[in-house]
Amino acid sequence: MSEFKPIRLVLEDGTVFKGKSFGYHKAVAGEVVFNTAMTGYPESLTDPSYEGQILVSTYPLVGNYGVPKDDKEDGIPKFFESDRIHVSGFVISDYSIDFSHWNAQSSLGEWLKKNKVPGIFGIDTRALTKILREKGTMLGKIETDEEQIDFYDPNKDNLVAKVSTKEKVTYGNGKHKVVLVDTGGKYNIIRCLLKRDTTITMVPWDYDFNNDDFDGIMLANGPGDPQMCEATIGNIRKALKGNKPIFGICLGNQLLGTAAGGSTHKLKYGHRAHNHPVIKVGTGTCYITSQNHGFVLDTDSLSSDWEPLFVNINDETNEGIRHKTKPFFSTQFHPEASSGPTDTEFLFDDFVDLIKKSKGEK
Ligand SMILES: NC(=O)CC[C@H](N)C(=O)O
Repeated sequence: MSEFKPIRLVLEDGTVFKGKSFGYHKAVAGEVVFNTAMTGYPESLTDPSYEGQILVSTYPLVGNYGVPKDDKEDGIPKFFESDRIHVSGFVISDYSIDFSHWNAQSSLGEWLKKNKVPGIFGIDTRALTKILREKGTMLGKIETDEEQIDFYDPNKDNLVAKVSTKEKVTYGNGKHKVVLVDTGGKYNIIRCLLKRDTTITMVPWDYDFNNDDFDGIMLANGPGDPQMCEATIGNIRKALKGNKPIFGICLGNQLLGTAAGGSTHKLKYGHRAHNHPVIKVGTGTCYITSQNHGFVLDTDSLSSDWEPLFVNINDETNEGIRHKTKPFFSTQFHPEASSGPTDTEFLFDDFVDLIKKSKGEK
């Protein structure tokens, strides 16, 4: 193992975890968060919602299925959630150098190196996660013997502006015209919409789409504190005066709720997992959902025009809202859920049904 240089994770509270470097050997600082999913590191690492964060995998064995090829379909990568790695660093317990999978092209370490992102293994991720659960998400930095840096709080920056598309991009050639507000959205949102006869116009986070020609509005996920997205919130507020269907996901739920007059706050250590149980309000139906968020909408802060749509069974936090009379709804979890579980993908059908209804087709 002498080929791996020493590298360490330093937490804001002074705790130091010594490990070995298997990615790009450099120092980075950010917010340290953990995800309990057992698979899906190519998807998680390319999820723009992780911008500015150092990701810890609680699942101990990582890298064994390598990293997929960068094949494209419909103008976007088939197996990744954006065009680059967004995590600032990746912290794991046991790195599997050997990998094997039908679509694997490179090792996880090679991919991290290519993207200039540090990886650190040999960490007691159980002990680390216990600290984050007890004390809450905290700032941290990965340091090398050669390079030491200061802590950095990504939530003070407008991360959405950093990751959003800079220009309008069109995908597909379907019947229903959807404007996708790109606050840092995952490509699987595009894939799920394209499967349902849509043409997507993806627009920058601060673009006022209200005078454009479209049938429905998709509000994407994205990084950082939702209150940083003032321009998006203003544009959504205008859209709420109309009747075009709106579907929001994750940051989209927080922005829709804020535009509707609600407030948000930061959770102690967030929801990052493949197995968050949510119940659909007014039914006995529970869904297992994929999640990646640190902030949450305060359901009680919404006006009487709105109602909760889903609630998290673990901690009773908001998991979605809907307007009582207009075709506006959103979820805090990820119905596009790449990588899985796909239990709530039917919500894309619900969105397209609302579009059809609003056009008088149903
Ligand atoms: N995945 C997301 O859209 C995350 C939303 C927001 N950045 C949060 O952490 O709560």
